[in-house]
Amino acid sequence: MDLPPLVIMGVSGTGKTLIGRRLAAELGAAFVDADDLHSQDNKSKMRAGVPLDDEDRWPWLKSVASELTSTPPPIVACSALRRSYRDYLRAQAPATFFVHLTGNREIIVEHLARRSHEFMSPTLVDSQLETLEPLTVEEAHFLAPIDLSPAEVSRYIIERLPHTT
Ligand SMILES: Nc1ncnc2c1ncn2[C@@H]1O[C@H](COP(=O)(O)OP(=O)(O)OP(=O)(O)O)[C@@H](O)[C@H]1O
Ligand SMILES: O=C(O)[C@H](O)[C@@H](O)[C@H](O)[C@H](O)CO
Repeated sequence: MDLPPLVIMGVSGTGKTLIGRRLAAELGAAFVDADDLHSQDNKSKMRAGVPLDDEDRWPWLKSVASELTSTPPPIVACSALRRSYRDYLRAQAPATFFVHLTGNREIIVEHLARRSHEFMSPTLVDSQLETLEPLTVEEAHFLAPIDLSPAEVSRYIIERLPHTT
């Protein structure tokens, strides 16, 4: 099936990496983790529990956009928290479709407590939730619940993905 460029988005701990990687394997698409595109300065900041600001995020979003324009279109795990960030990604890769992994704070905190991460501090969850701007009808998207097993989340998404063939 031919897919548009996909952004698996949401706050830290929602499962972007796990679910994005799984979807890519199931759909035969390339997977890009935006975590791998951060500068060392950004990583150090997050490791110290300091939220990134717009200035930190713009160069990173530029790298994310460049990945999104690859052929064939990849599946990209990226927080994409603010509308302005998503508008920029869509301006660069206009067919971009967003899947927003959504769940309550409790589940997210539980996920974060169970994992270890190269640089993301679990203390950043509240700043992530405050920064998040919900998707609007102008953005091609759907929400996917995370209170399911990883296999069920992937299935939920695959059943709803837009495709061109
Ligand atoms: N549906 C799920 N059920 C159970 N565990 C999950 C689920 N989704 C993710 N997890 C687990 O929660 C933790 C966080 O997932 P993951 O690293 O994929 O999140 P993320 O959104 O990429 O986070 P970050 O943005 O901080 O990198 C991992 O340990 C992952 O295995
Ligand atoms: O936008 C941001 O604040 C950051 O980029 C984070 O969201 C990280 O990329 C990621 O979620 C942690 O691994």
